[in-house]
Order: sequence, then C-alpha cells, then structure tokens
Amino acid sequence: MEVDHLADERSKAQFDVEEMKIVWAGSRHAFQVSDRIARLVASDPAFQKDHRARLGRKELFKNTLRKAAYAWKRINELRLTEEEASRLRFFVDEPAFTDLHWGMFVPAIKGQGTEEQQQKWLPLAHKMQIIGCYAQTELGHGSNVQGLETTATFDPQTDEFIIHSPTLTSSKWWPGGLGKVATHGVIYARLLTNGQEHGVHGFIVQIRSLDDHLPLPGITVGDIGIKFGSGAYNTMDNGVLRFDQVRIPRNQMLMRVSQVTREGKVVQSDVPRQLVYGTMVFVRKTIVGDASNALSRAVCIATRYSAVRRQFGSQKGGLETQVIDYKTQQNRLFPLLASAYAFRVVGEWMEWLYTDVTQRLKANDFSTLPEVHACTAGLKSLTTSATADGIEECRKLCGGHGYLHSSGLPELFAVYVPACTYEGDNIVLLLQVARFLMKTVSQLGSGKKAVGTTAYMGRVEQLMQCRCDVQNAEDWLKPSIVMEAFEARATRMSVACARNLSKFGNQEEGFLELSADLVEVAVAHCQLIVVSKFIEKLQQDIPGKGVKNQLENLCSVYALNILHKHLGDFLSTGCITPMQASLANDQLRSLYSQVRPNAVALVDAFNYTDHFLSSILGRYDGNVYPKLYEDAWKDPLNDSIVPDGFHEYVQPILKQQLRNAKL
Ligand SMILES: CCCCCCCCCCCCCCCCCC(=O)SCCNC(=O)CCNC(=O)[C@H](O)C(C)(C)COP(=O)(O)OP(=O)(O)OC[C@H]1O[C@@H](n2cnc3c(N)ncnc32)[C@H](O)[C@@H]1OP(=O)(O)O
Ligand SMILES: Cc1cc2nc3c(=O)[nH]c(=O)nc-3n(C[C@H](O)[C@H](O)[C@H](O)COP(=O)(O)OP(=O)(O)OC[C@H]3O[C@@H](n4cnc5c(N)ncnc54)[C@H](O)[C@@H]3O)c2cc1C
Repeated sequence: MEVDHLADERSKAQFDVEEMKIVWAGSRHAFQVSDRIARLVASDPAFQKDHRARLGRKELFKNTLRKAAYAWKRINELRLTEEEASRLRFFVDEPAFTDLHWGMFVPAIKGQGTEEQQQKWLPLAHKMQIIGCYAQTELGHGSNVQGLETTATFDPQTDEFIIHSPTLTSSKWWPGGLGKVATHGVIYARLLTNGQEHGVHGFIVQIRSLDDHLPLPGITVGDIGIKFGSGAYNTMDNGVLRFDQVRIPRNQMLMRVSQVTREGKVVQSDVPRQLVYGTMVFVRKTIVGDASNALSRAVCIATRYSAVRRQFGSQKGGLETQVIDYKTQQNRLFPLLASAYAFRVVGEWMEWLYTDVTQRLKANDFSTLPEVHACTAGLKSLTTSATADGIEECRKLCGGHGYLHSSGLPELFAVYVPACTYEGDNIVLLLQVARFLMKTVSQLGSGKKAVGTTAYMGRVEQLMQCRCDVQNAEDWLKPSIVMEAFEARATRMSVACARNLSKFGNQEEGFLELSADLVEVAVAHCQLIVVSKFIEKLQQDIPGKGVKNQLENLCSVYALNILHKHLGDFLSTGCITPMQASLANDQLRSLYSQVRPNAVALVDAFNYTDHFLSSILGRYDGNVYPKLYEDAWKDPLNDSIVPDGFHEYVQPILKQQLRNAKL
C-alpha cells in the first residue's frame, strides 16, 4: 500500500482544498478540463519525459517531433476543443515548434491580416497543412524593431514583393520552429515602394517546399545551435534565415494596418500603426498567465520537500525539525507561494483586459491600446523576472538535492529563464511603461483624465500629501491602508522622476540619463497593479470553507513582502515611517505562522500530477528518499561498475603512481 508521507500536513489544512482548486483553475469548467487532460497526458507512456536530459540534441529533437505528432493525432482522435488541445500541449510540457505555430503565427495572421487573408491562411494553419513561425528578431536587432534590416521591396511590374537580407546582421535569428520545421513564417521587414520607406510590416513567406521540405530558392535556413541547459529549451529549433531576392505575391503582406495598392501606393487604414506590434501584446499577456504556472510548479516542489526534509533540533532522540518550520525558510518560501497566487489573479485579469481591448479594436475604439501595451509589457516584465528568480530560490530552498536534475528545478529554470528576454527584454519593456507613466504625469494638469490602471494618479494631490494611518501591526491587514501606501509610493516616485526629467532641455537625453530611476518607477507601478488586482479579487464572493481567508493571508504576504523588499522607496518618499515599516514586518511574521499549517494544501490546490511536476522532491506522497536512491541507479553511468574510459585514462595514472611508490 502506498503511504502518504505528507498526510499529517494535509490534515492540518484549515480550508477546502477542492474549492481552492477551482479558484486556481479559474472556474469549475476550467478545473474539470485541466484535471481530465492532465490525467490523460500523465497516463500515456508516449508522453514520458524523465529521460530527456540523457538524450543528445538530435535524439531529443526527434523525440519532440514524435511527441508533437502524437499529441496532434490524439487531439484529432479525441476531437478535443481548442481549450482542451491547448491544455494538452501545456501538460505535455515540452517546448516545440507548435508553441510558435499556435501561439504567434496564427495570432499574427488573426491580428494583422485582412478578412480575406484570414480566410485564406487560417484554415491551412488550423489543419496544420502549413506550419508557421514568427520571424521578427535578427542577428543585429531584437529590441529595436524599427532597426530591422530585412527589406520587402515592391515590384510594380510583377505585382510582387522582393524579400531580401542585405547584410549579415539582417539574418533572422532566434525564431522558434524556424530552424528545422516551419514551412511558412510571418516575416517582419521594412517596406519599400517607389523608392520610399514605410516602416516595418509583416509578410507571409513560404520557407520550405510542402513536397520535400527543402528550402525554397533564395532561402538559407538552419538551427542556431545549443542553448542554455541540457535538454530544456533545446527541444526547440530556434532558427537562422536569410533571403536572397525572394519574391512573394503582393497579397502576402499582412494588410490590416496598411495596404499597398497595385500601383505601389501605401494606404493607411484607420487602425493605429502600433497594431503591427499587436501579436506581442497578445503573447505578453499569455506569458503573464504562464508565470504563475512556472512559479507555482517550483513552489509546489519546494513546499512539499521542505515539509519532508528535517535538519537539526532533535530533542531526546525525537524527530528533527522540518525545515519548513524555520522562519528563514518561511520568509523565503511563503512570499513565493503568495506571488504564484498573485500572478494567477493578475493573469486572469489580463485575459479580461485583452478580451476588452480586442472588442474595442473591432469597434474601431483604440483609446485603451496604450494602456494595454503598458500593462502587458510591464506585467510581463515583473512576473517573469520574479518567477525566474523564484525558481532559483526554490532550488536553494531544497538544499543540495535541489541541484539534482531529478528535483525538476534545474530544467524548469533553464526552460523558463529566457522568458525574461523573449517577447521583449524586461528592462526595455519597463522603459516602455515608464514612458507611458511620464506621459500620464505630464498630462495631469491638462485636464486629461488618467484612466485604467493609472486612474489613481488622478488623485495626485491627495497621494502626494497623505500620511499612512498604521498604528499597530494588524492595521497592515486593511486593504485601504495597503492600497494607499502603494499608490502614494508609485505616484511620488513618478512625480519625482517627471520633475527631474523636466530639468533636461532635451527630453530624450533626460530619459536616457534617468533610465535606471525610470525602471524603478515602472516596477512600483506594476507592483501596485498586482496588489490592487489581488485586493479586487477578494472583494468578490469566493465560496468554500476558509478559501477566502487563505487568499487574504496570501494577498497580505505578497504586499507586505514587497513593502519590506522595497522599503527604501516607501521610506524615502515619506509614504510610511520607520515604525510603521517595523509593524509591517511584525505582521508579516504573524502571517507566516498562519500560512504554515496550510502550506502543503495550498500547493496541492495547483492540482499538479507527478508527471507534470517531474520532480522526486515534489512527489505528492512525499516519498522522497527511497525514490532518490532508486533513481540514482538508473543513471547510465551506473550501467557498468567500472566506467568506460577507466582502463584507458585512469588506470595508467594509478599504475604509474604504484610504480613510483615502489621505486
Ligand atoms: C508563443 C507562444 C505562446 C504560447 C503560450 C504559452 C505561454 C508560454 C510561452 C512559452 C513559449 C514562448 C516562446 C517564445 C516566444 C518568443 C517570441 C519572441 O520573442 S517574438 C519577438 C519579440 N520581440 C520583442 O518583443 C521586441 C521588443 N521591442 C519592442 O517591442 C519595440 O521595439 C519597442 C516597444 C521596445 C520600441 O518600439 P518603437 O516603435 O521603436 O518605439 P517607441 O517607444 O517610439 O514606440 C512607438 C509607439 O508605439 C507604442 N507601442 C510600442 N509597442 C507597442 C505595442 N506592442 N502595442 C501597442 N503600442 C505599442 C509606444 O507606446 C509608442 O506610443 P506613443 O508614445 O507614440 O503613443
Ligand atoms: C528562447 C528565445 C526564443 C525566442 N523566440 C523568438 C521568436 O520566436 N521570434 C522572434 O522574432 N524572436 C525570438 N526571440 C528573440 C527575442 O525576442 C529577443 O532576443 C528579445 O526581444 C531581446 O532582444 P535582443 O536579443 O536584441 O536584446 P538586446 O536588446 O540586444 O539586449 C541586450 C542588453 O541591452 C539592453 N538594452 C537594449 N536596449 C536598451 C535600451 N533602449 N535601454 C536600455 N537597455 C537596453 C537590454 O536590457 C539587455 O540587457 C527569442 C529569444 C529567445 C532567447
């Protein structure tokens, strides 16, 4: 019979775990779909993944192709809905060309193609009769999209565009799926017609033959090589691509934003030019939701293991202390647990925000686009940085065993960490947020209303002067007090930066000089968004015994931990006093004690299967030591007692030493 080594921990929970699972999933329906698909994947040996790190690149990649093909077969056989298919790909848990096909190629056509173009290309893509990638970044430019060098020159004689890579640095470099699989790509290039330049646009370009998969004439394409970490993201074929005067029909330029006529005239439609960047907004909001997946996974492993692991403190031969009971362990682990929940909530809100902006765009209302861009860019940056750091912290929280591949943490880190770079370098994105904030501050006096997530700045006068009302530690549990402190901090930092900026004759020069401060302003604003969305969520009716109470605790842990980590901001702007800061710390400690008995149940609520977690330390049953011991013997090095190479390389040294000793 299987023993649950964490049963005692689970029995301590003060809330209804099944109801929390529904909160985590977003709805009862979402929970049921996720649960069913997770089990389906976990029970199918074709989706086994624990041998990945032992495969060479070629074998690893072929294995990914096999899994992706098998997943596609199951999706069709079982007639899975779009939602179910996307959950299946998620639980298969292996980066693949399909991520870019479904996650960027299809959305780029949907967002930037005309109705006619969508009707032509989307059915082919949906049936995977073509496989697409998103080829924007080049060897020389990634962040600076306007600096891309690939050209698309209109030839009025043949009614075609000529796609060309004029320099080495114009080679497309990084696009996932491009290296070995994609047949098509949305390629970003500078549009040139009648000798004039019209900025960067997207073009659908066929890369490989649909018959023999060979590159089409004029195209050089391949994989860019091994990336960070063994296994990990190397299942993805990030690619390099060069064009030598490749011709495509005029109607393959994505023409929702601008059209090129038969005569080569560029006509702007009434949608803003920024929509060319629309796919990035879509993916950034998806990445925010995904941060909570990755962080919760690491936290689940670290929490369960911290409850299993014991060190020191044995009294009279009794059990040693569970490491989760050390306050230092709690102080590092519980804010990450709280962040996982916070990012879940903000990810959910982001889905709403994206649906809202999509509907508005359809109705030609572009008013919220700048704010949505700032939110997606800022929260992508905040959540991915915190998650990447959080996964590494979880590895350390698991001590030495966390460094073993079988802990699940090294691979998770290696796969996750590029999220801080792809879809926009996190610093570059925070600077976009800062620009938006500086613009908002500069317009405050002009009567233009601050809206959405910047609405608080409308109360600038009050927020510049308010004094924090905290008199005892429990006051820090009041949402209004926390909100005011965060709003005052973000406002005061924004206003101070705007004042400093105004001292520069040249705004751009000032922006460059003050960019480190501006990044901090953007972080303060984004942290406020997360805190405020968590607090808003708690104003809803949340059913289930004790569920709301747990979420309230986590929300307070999230906010007070940020306050502690960024105390310099809060104190230097005079938002709180040193005494109030110390009371916040007292409250945080007391919250840790309240989270402690619920910790294992709070990670059980993520409902992860052992297959998905892929971690001996995070096993549901906590049976860590026998499984670690068993796993060690499976390593290929242990296939033979004396390793290959010993007789060749080590024995001669030993023999030499022996001879020397005898001499
Ligand atoms: C993919 C799979 C998903 C599946 C789901 C699973 C989830 C997990 C994901 C796992 C797999 C992920 C695979 C990896 C995918 C990575 C793909 C990539 O990296 S692809 C490559 C990603 N590459 C990058 O991310 C590159 C990053 N760089 C950039 O985005 C831009 O070059 C820039 C924004 C930094 C500057 O732009 P620039 O034009 O030079 O500069 P200005 O500052 O002058 O801005 C002008 C005006 O435009 C405005 N505006 C700007 N952006 C937007 C927007 N998006 N919208 C609206 N507006 C926007 C801006 O506010 C301003 O407005 P205003 O003030 O005039 O009113
Ligand atoms: C795993 C992975 C997958 C990817 N997939 C794709 C894909 O499918 N399609 C695609 O088109 N691209 C893809 N990319 C490319 C990715 O989008 C870019 O790498 C990313 O946008 C960063 O751009 P960069 O490489 O030019 O960084 P750089 O801009 O060169 O960054 C280097 C450093 O310069 C700093 N910096 C740059 N500009 C500024 C500034 N204005 N102010 C201050 N600091 C600055 C950055 O903060 C960073 O520290 C992928 C990248 C990775 C790692």
